[in-house]
Amino acid sequence: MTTVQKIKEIEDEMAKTQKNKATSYHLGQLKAKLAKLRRELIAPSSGGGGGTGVGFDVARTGVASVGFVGFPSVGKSTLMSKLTGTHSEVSAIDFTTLTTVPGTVKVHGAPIQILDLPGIIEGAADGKGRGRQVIAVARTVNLIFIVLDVLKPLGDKKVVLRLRVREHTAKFLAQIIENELEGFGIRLNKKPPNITVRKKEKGGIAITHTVPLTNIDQDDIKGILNEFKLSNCDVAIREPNATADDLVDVIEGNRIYIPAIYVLNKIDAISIEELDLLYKIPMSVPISSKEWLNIDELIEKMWESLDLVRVYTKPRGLAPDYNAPVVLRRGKCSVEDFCNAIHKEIAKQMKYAIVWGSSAKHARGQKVGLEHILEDEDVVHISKK
Ligand SMILES: Nc1nc2c(ncn2[C@@H]2O[C@H](COP(=O)(O)OP(=O)(O)OP(=O)(O)O)[C@@H](O)[C@H]2O)c(=O)[nH]1
Ligand SMILES: [K+]
Ligand SMILES: [Mg+2]
Repeated sequence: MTTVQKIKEIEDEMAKTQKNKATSYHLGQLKAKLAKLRRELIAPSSGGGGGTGVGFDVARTGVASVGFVGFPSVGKSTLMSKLTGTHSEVSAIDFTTLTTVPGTVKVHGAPIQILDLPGIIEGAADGKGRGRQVIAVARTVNLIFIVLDVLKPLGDKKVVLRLRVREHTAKFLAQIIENELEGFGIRLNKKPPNITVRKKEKGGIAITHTVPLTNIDQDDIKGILNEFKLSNCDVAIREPNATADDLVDVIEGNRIYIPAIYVLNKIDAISIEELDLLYKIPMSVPISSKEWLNIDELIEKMWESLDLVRVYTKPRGLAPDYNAPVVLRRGKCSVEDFCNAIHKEIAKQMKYAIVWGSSAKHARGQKVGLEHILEDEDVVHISKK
């Protein structure tokens, strides 16, 4: 039996099994088994489709990257070409784009790399088409655009029905793509669960929790631990509404947490009433890449989601240069990171820095060292030794 077949078998068994006190332990074991099989599928050594993104990797430029993921012909390349000015083949024929096509767009002075990717279909994570190479690239970006075609498929002819169909279809299609990414260890718009599992030499299993366990019970947990052969460990759950999947994610470890925006494309071809309903889908931005509608909102949402930190340099006796920010990533935005982004020698030459802006304690500027954490739109002066 292939790994994909084994996965299918376990999924079927889980679907058939009613969750109750008697089955909890077994369901936990199945969840863990499933995660292990999926890990095999992602492993570069496994055949068929290939999981490494070989041939799909491109040189990375800019401070952050956005990957376009979606079914074929939803308009990914149309959007990418217009946004970046880089040519990526567009046509009404599915699977026009065959590999990663990179481009760059400057947003608020920050160069952002855009990766146009081939279309994926259901079963992509299991090796259908080039799905696994595409998703392997998606694992490396800072933001995913899940691009959807709001025209597909056309619903009922009756208007009221069609309105709902569009909204539900969009959600349904988004879910298929999301499942494919999840199958590859990508978690969208989610933080790593606040759960720790600490292995010990002996002493058995100890489970503690600072929040009520609503979606998982002791038997689920024990079933999962058993399948992972963790017979001596401390499990501490601090995540409200933690699930069995959360625990599996923590034990498996190689999960990647990436923000995502649902880009609902081709709104040029729908009515205002339909558009109003589409706006209800969380984390979504309706656009038309062909007619260039609502692209400003998309770029603003993209900027917010990337959560970048712009820092302006102030040379002695001169005004700060607001046109050329040094752009840093959240979590890597200390004064030292700022120095290194300019030149690797600067941190060594620095005596102190003066910072103005929201990270500074007072308006007249604060004297700080290399470890100081900067905020978006801070102004920094580096004083050399
Ligand atoms: N009406 C309308 N058509 C669009 C829009 N954007 C793209 N299209 C059309 O949709 C078709 C597919 O566009 P592509 O940009 O090639 O789509 P893709 O997602 O890159 O397709 P693959 O690379 O094959 O996955 C083309 O005929 C485009 O002209 C839009 O905003 N509105
Ligand atoms: K196409
Ligand atoms: Mg394309």
